[in-house]
Amino acid sequence: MSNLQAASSALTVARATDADWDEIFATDARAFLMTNPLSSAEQADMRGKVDDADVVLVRDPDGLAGRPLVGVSMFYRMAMTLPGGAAHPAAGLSWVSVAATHRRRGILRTMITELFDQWEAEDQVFAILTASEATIYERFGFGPTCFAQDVTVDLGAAKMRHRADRAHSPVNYATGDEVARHIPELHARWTATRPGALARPQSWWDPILADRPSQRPAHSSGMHYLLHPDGYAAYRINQSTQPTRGDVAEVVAVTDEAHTDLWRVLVGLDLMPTVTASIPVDDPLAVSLTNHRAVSVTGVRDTMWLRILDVPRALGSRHYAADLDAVLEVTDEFRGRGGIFDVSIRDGNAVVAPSSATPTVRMDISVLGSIFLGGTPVRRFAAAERVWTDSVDTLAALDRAFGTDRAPFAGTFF
Ligand SMILES: CC(=O)SCCNC(=O)CCNC(=O)[C@H](O)C(C)(C)COP(=O)(O)OP(=O)(O)OC[C@H]1O[C@@H](n2cnc3c(N)ncnc32)[C@H](O)[C@@H]1OP(=O)(O)O
Repeated sequence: MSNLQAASSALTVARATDADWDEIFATDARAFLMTNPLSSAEQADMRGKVDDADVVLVRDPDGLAGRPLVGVSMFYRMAMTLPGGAAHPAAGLSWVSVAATHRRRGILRTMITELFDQWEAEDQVFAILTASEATIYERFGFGPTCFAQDVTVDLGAAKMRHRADRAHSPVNYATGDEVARHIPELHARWTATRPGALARPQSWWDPILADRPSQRPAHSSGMHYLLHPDGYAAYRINQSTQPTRGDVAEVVAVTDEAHTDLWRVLVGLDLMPTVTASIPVDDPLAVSLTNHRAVSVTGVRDTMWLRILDVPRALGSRHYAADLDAVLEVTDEFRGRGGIFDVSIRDGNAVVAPSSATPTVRMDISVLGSIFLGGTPVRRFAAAERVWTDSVDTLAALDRAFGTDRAPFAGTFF
């Protein structure tokens, strides 16, 4: 246990124990505006995904009765696909909350500092999160790295282009047994195809497959699964609107054929005018249809933020699209983990070493997080004056090297 420096009273910081969890659930339920407490099954689901030693708690010894819990943060030990297809460990920061009575006193900053100390001691290379608000995490070096587009598909207008060779698609509704047997394995195959994709261990699948009514959106059915040899789709019927709507939870397609075949079934759903979905920004759905206007994009959201914890190891871990020679200066106000690095990329692989040369490229570590998976072109940050290069040729080379064939997509909220 250590004293919390930044706050006015003698708050304490500690790691969770068994005895803390009732209060953790109550504190988080309040902070995240839940209307009902988590059931014991949902509490077990959550605890099955995190180690107590990875949960940071802040208590106020000056509470009227006892030492109330006023801050909670935790991280999951996750794996994220990098450009090139390899999965890499990442610390997934989550369930960050500070009691409304104790906000803006530095408790979040203290908890994050404590977790960064741990991650750096463990030699972690990446931290990731899904952000409740866009203005909180850049100061800690995180940048938005994965995006999703929310779409509404007008089923009256949507028709897949005819494929005479695939008149009978190999898609079926999956039984409960088939879901448990095939869906996790298909998802694992899919993660290798997308930068940013997050792996789901069994402890993540158990609650998903349990599909507890208390975890469903209001007025929504249980999950229907469509199974293809190379993918699956999951959707619910949503009766919170009239007329009834279909909500596609995910379309996980390992091949282009699976994407087409699964969407052919989804756009053929009868007795409702629309389905909604949240899909990659480069998803081919619109151009798969005879009428591309049947797909309306209703929003684009950041779905995952990335913080590089170790610049040379991070740069050395992904595959690149083009050669590059640059002297990269990275600034990191929060942790001082930046510096100047010689970056030489040949045949997709980077060799990175500390350098004393004059930089040819300069950016903040949060921008490096944003461009790292290829989701936002380097050029866009240069145009916003958030990447500096010594020449247009350096910028063009950087842009080519960091680009990816497929837009990153996390696929899992945490
Ligand atoms: C990964 C996740 O879990 S995302 C979920 C985040 N949690 C929530 O949204 C739940 C509701 N909100 C809260 O619990 C709190 O308001 C928190 C966790 C967002 C902030 O906690 P606090 O202890 O008040 O933050 P703290 O005082 O440490 O502020 C740290 C910095 O972030 C800034 N900050 C804090 N909250 C916000 C905000 N909502 N918007 C913009 N900036 C913010 C502060 O100004 C401060 O800046 P500075 O240190 O550069 O001067």
